[in-house]
Amino acid sequence: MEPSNLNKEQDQNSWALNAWTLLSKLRDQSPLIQCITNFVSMDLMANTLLSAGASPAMIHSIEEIQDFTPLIHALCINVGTLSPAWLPAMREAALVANKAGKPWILDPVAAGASCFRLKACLELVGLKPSVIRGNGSEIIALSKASLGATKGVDSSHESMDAMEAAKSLAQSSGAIVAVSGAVDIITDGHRVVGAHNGVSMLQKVTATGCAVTALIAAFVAVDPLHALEATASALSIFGIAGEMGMDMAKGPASLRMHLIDSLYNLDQASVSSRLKVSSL
Ligand SMILES: Nc1ncnc2c1ncn2[C@@H]1O[C@H](COP(=O)(O)OP(=O)(O)OP(=O)(O)O)[C@@H](O)[C@H]1O
Ligand SMILES: Cc1ncsc1CCO
Ligand SMILES: [Mg+2]
Repeated sequence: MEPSNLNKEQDQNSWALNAWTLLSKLRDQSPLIQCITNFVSMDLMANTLLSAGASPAMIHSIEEIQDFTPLIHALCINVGTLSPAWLPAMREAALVANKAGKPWILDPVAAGASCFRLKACLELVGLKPSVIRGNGSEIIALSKASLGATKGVDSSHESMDAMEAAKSLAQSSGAIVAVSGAVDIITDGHRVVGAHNGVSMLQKVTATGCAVTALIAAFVAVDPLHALEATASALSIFGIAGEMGMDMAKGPASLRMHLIDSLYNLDQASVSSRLKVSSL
């Protein structure tokens, strides 16, 4: 084998081993993940976290945050069905998580769809999330701080179109930025890696993006000091579960079911043989 191919294979093996180690840790430790999320995603997000081994809590009332948020292991904030009444709790939870030293992850759903949403997302970015995960259009809108081409919550961009936007947002915010798509891009503003697992049918199951953001929160909860690696691992594991689910599915509805079953049953052999991460 060429030396460069040998290096790539070693890289691949070490990414796969790391992803498996983090999933095993997650299953052992069962981190408590607080989710302040949209009404559409609540069920799939909670079931994704449970099947991966984490413990989800969809607790979003501002009255509960001072008591509850210091006890969590990570927080996921998703603005999907945002209204003004939800924003104070999102702010408060981010501040309490920061104070308690708990990582929090932002999903800026449809950030470029309205001024209200964009302003709210930019304010939340200013509250220092560890990771921001969006689709191409969302990351471009946030990075440029401008309303932009987005088909509501769906992307009108390929993830690769958002590479420079992701780097620039990572540099300006200090967060790890992940862009989902055919290739998921993960960057700290300097290093960029691509996670290649997944199937396009995932776009036909609503809230799979929201669910993978929560899974990122669970992976970061078990390895907070390596948020880039944890994020790439979560996206890879979710993508592999999607591929294995698709082998059994007949369409979006059965993919949803088989995705969750595959995540629950995922073993080391499947992670080692399927995981594909590369430097971009
Ligand atoms: N073309 C594709 N091929 C393979 N996997 C894909 C493709 N597009 C998206 N995915 C995967 O689907 C999942 C959801 O990503 P997507 O970009 O659709 O998120 P999203 O737009 O935020 O979704 P939602 O708002 O419905 O939660 C991710 O795991 C991503 O890797
Ligand atoms: C469809 C939809 N609308 C607001 S949030 C959401 C879930 C996918 O982002
Ligand atoms: Mg989304």
